Amino acid sequence: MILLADDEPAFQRLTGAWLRGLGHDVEVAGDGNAAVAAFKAKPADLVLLDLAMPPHHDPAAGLALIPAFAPAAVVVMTGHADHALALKAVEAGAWDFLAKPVDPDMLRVVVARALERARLAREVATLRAQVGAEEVMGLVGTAPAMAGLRDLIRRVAPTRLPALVLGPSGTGKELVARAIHAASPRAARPLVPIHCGAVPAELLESELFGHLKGSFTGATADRLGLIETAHGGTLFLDEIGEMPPAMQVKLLRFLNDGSYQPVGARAPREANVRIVAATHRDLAAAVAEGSFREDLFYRLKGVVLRTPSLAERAMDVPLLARLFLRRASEGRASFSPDALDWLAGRAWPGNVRELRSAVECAAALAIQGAAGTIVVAADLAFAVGDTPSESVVPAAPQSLEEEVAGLERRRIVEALARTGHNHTHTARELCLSRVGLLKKMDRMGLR
Ligand SMILES: Nc1ncnc2c1ncn2[C@@H]1O[C@H](COP(=O)(O)OP(=O)(O)OP(=O)(O)O)[C@@H](O)[C@H]1O
Repeated sequence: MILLADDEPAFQRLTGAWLRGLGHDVEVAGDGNAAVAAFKAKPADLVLLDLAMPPHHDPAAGLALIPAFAPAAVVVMTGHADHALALKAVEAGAWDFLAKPVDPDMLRVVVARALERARLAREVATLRAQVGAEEVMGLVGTAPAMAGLRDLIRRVAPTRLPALVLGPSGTGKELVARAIHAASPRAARPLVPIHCGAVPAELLESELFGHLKGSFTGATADRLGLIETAHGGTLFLDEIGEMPPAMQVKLLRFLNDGSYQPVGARAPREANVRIVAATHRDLAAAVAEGSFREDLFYRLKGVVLRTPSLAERAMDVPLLARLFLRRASEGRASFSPDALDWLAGRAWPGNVRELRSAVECAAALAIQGAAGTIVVAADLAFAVGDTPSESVVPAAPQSLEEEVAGLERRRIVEALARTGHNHTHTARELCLSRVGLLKKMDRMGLR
């Protein structure tokens, strides 16, 4: 929209008609105050501003109005002899100037340039907002629950308090731990993660605290524990709810006085480590049933951060899906509208992790057409196992060659999924040589 601010009725009429004739939407104001009020009520992309208007008829007052029209482009209109004034206007932030009487062709060109600049400025602002909203601290999401989570991370990061991250599986608990570490004064030191459920109970102590040579069969050399590796940094205890009771006691001691004893060592050692723990389990219930120590629970929950399930922040599904697709396809694929509807209309019990896998799998399955790769709802449905592959229908008519390529790709992706990405087994299942399979995968960008 263009705001034409000029007090001469004839000029308003003629210029307004000329601009409307060019297809622009034009609003007219006859003095400075009315122009500012009209702009506030309905911001224009471009303001054509006469500098000597009522009530002051003073070009200096006209110049003072320019900032009131930000972020629109302002083109001032001055008399022929007012070259110095035009320059002052540009210094004050005007985009360009036109001498009166205005030449219609000149007006057309200046208006087109100014509107293009306004369009670009809007695009930059949208992109900036998207980048800001998309990925703050590695955590994508604009839902209020995510904003609250980021705020808490910012506040807790500079402290030494232990943090306990609670939330369903696949909701980004590890990302939160990483964000706390990255925003803390310890960021230059290591963040050391350990999955307490994945390490056999008898090895966990040596893994965390280290051991001395000869302290048990197989201890052929001294070994540093993860606590020592994390010295000055952060130790991330993932799935803390799985920690065996004997280890819980030792961890509590470390949390209480910062000391620990490597397996086989006679004297305790000390390390300066911040603990961030996470679990999807209900730790309070585990305490109540006696499988988790109450004193350790209270020690760990210096600050509790909760990661919301995807159902609690459904508005973030399209944002996350687009991001995962962009990453998976290096920006080469996009969703069809039915795909986005399908994503938004489905429950995601596995949360962000499930959404990410579905998008990545669908991106690999989607058929490359002449217009690029479009992921359609059927690709996603197949990726999550909702439909058999036969019912995956292409979005657009395809050539025989495209259809064959799509089928070949789909068979390979399916077999890879079935064999857990074991190339030898996949090749055997598809009656290909291993090298042949790898070549095809390379060609299809599946590796
Ligand atoms: N807010 C988010 N923004 C971007 N990616 C996310 C977000 N939340 C989760 N993810 C992605 O989802 C996957 C699972 O995240 P993560 O491992 O942090 O979850 P978790 O809650 O620790 O899961 P689990 O309880 O199973 O260990 C990862 O690939 C992660 O990058």
